[in-house]
Amino acid sequence: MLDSTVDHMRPPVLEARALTLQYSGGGGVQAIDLMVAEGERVSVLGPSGSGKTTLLRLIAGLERPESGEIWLDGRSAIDLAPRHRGLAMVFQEQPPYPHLDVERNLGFGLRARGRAGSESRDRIRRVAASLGIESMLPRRPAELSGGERRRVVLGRAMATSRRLVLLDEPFSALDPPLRASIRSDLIALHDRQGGAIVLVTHDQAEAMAFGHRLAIIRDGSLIQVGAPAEVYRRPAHRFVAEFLGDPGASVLRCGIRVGPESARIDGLVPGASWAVPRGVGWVEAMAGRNLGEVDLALRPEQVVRLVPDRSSRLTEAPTVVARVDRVESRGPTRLVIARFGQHRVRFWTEEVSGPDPGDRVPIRLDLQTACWFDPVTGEAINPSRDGATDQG
Ligand SMILES: Nc1ncnc2c1ncn2[C@@H]1O[C@H](COP(=O)(O)OP(=O)(O)OP(=O)(O)O)[C@@H](O)[C@H]1O
Repeated sequence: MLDSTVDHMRPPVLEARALTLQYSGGGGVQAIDLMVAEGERVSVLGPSGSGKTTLLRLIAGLERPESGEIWLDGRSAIDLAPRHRGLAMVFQEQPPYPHLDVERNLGFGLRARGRAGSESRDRIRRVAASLGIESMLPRRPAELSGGERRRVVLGRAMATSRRLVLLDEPFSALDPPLRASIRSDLIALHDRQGGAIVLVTHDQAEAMAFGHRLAIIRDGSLIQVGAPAEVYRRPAHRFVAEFLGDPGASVLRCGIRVGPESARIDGLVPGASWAVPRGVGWVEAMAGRNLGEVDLALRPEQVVRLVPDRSSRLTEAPTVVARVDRVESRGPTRLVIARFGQHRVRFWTEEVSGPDPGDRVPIRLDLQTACWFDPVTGEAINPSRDGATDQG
């Protein structure tokens, strides 16, 4: 698992080591290592059933792992009951306590931990002000909107723990503008307050906007952890390339022959083989691996429709003629789904009219920034990790 971006300078709030829990019917998590530092937010992303909630429940102490360790602020927490772990968790659609006013809701966790008095009251007021619910402190949840109720539940978690807050799909029932507004208030509060937050979400844009790092989980295993831009640009595994992004990358299987002078990519450009000189980073990374085939992942922005006024800026990259299958509107841009040879690619167009289904359009494949994967293991063939010069 690739994690090049852990900040070793800040003390870890949470360290999960080789955390494993297998449910008898399948599912669970395997050998998860995750470190979250002071001041950090980590977003956990993965398909449904991949083990995201299980991971949070293990950290919270609501499930006991079969093996592995959990360290909180440098102390082993594996034998601690949930209420002694000093953390707070918010579940999907968890309501505030209906019989308590907002102030008591916010202070509930503090009181449960025997913390009352003026310091707690100050903390409640600060959290309420940060989340825009200060004027609602005397109200009951029944007198609040859905968004305000969410703010109360999140505020309670933030008031309860200044060390670690675990959030499981906390914004999922809200409409996009409200989600964004509560999310940015929560980020501002966390930046002021410190501690660490782990967020589980299905919303990729939200995960990227919220987390300093993304943790991508599949079938109970962490596949990659890193800064959002790093994970997007340099996926460690073909799964990450296809999963991350809206839409994700298209994967094109090609043949490869690396010779002394050049590498030949077969089956990419229909009826031709594409030659790339030796010395280019990704070619060198493939040399010596004895791969007969390779998977090329192309994000929509790495496929460029060629229009006459752009042709003068062409670089040396494969150009092909693709046939348009479908065009989807995405507000200011449109997504074109097109085929050439055995491949299907997606790319953006900002043109208001055309192309239309059935049109044949020339496109350029930007191999300079594309990613390559071992077709058997799915792992990235990464020039820098393989020690080759990164020219390509
Ligand atoms: N208590 C349990 N007993 C048995 N199996 C469970 C239990 N909890 C979860 N599972 C199984 O473990 C797998 C992971 O579940 P989990 O809820 O962690 O996934 P998730 O990634 O949070 O999914 P979603 O995004 O749909 O909420 C699933 O296959 C689920 O059916």
